[in-house]
Amino acid sequence: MRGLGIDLNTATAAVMISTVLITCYNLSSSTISWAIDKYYTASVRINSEDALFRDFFIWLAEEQTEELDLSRVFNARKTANVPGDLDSGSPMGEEYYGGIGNVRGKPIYRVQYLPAVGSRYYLRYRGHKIRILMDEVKDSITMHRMPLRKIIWLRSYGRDPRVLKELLEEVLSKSNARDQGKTIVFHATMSTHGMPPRWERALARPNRSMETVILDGAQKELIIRDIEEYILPATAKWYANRGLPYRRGYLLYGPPGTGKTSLSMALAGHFNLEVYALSLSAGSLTDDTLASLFALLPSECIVLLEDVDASNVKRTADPTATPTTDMPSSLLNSFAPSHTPSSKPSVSFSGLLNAIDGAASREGRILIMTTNHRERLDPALIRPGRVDLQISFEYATRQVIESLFLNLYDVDIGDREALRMPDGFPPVERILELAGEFGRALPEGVFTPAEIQGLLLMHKKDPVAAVAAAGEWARGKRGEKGVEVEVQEAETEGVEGVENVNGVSHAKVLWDKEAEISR
Ligand SMILES: Nc1ncnc2c1ncn2[C@@H]1O[C@H](COP(=O)(O)OP(=O)(O)OP(=O)(O)O)[C@@H](O)[C@H]1O
Repeated sequence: MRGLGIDLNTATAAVMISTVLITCYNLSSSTISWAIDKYYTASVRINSEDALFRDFFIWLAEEQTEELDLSRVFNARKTANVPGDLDSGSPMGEEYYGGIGNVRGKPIYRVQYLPAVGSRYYLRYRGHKIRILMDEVKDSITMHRMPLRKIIWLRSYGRDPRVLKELLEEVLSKSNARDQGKTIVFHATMSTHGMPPRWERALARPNRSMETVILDGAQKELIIRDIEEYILPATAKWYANRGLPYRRGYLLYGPPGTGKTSLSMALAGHFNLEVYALSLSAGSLTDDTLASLFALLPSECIVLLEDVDASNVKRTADPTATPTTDMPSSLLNSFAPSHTPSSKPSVSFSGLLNAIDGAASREGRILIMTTNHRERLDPALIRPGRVDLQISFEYATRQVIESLFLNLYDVDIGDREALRMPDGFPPVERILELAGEFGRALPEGVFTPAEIQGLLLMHKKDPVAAVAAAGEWARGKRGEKGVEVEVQEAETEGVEGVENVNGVSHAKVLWDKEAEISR
């Protein structure tokens, strides 16, 4: 060292001092950043189970693309933007109403970039720098069996959390605006990988107008008035004062395709309520899952229990069995797969009743049960208190047939532009006449509204053609339904047919009144 002209002592001292300085620098910078994080930032955490998680992602993906500094690691996904679509590009994979390409044409795809788990990102929001950290954590209590759950940390600099609150308020108001005029449907997700059962947002449908659900008589008004009364704040108080559970239940029953689901959805839109839909035939549904799902319901919503008589779940009461409890025998009936009557039932009848009105069941909700076979239901399930109003759905009467026609072609309801109605589309007065002709061309009490709607949709731009096709269509259905239908060319007895529509003479339909319609 001496030969190099460097004093060994000086060199050693220099190395030591440098080491100390570097260590101090490292320590102080990590201490400073720790101190900044601890004392000079505000943070908010959003869990993936919370609806805000989804809303934040949509907001980020749709509104903040310019402001988000996606460093080097990020997620990319192909997303569809269907013009005028609902939650297009939803990062949570929400379904499209009507299906992509179904009615709206080919979607336009683009790449969407989103934060990846474990990486930090920065966003400029109203002049503030916000750090976004996507992370995965385990629930500490049940760590051994819980899967990783995602969380988002948002952090702003400065002790005031106001900017984070403003950001989340904006996220929420954008989400509310997106959902405006839509009916949100949640589906049950059963326990998977140790995750508890939960409700997951599945669809956002444009509200269905009550006018488009066509029912005979005053049934529609009856249920609307009943719900109107039920949701009044004074009604909740009234129930509480009398010690009554604040719940309301409806049973909609009738053949498939007569409008039970349509009415439920229209009611949800009319009263601005979310729909929580569940099918009792869902494979992994158990008493516990059902109870948990009912306990997770918000206080004001519609619970739609469809097909409560579902074909693969059936009461398997053994008439010879001796009840081992003092419960009514009907409560001991259980639901079990019909093809394996001896197999363990997934949801017992008492489990179902408990979920519906047990102690843990939410108050304030509206329960709508639908069935195609009311006669198969246990009276205990539909007794007053569980079911307060029953609405019968029938095969279409003349009035319903005419209303379905008017609903489709009435220019006040229909969207002439959307359907690109051809020039020369009949005026409203003529549509009214055609509705009468259509109503007379089809027999009453034979076809479901869904079937008639199917016929009308084949001629959605041409009401005259729909009337002209009605007789032939009805005859074609004869085989399917086992209904006796005679189509005659001349004036004859029976239901008056369609004649001279658009200058063409059409067949007349005579329904054999004797023929019993098999239902
Ligand atoms: N009463 C009705 N008024 C208007 N449209 C109806 C009516 N009934 C059925 N439809 C039409 O038929 C289709 C099927 O109706 P929906 O699903 O409501 O029937 P459903 O009775 O719930 O059938 P399922 O018992 O099979 O569930 C929908 O497109 C709906 O618009």
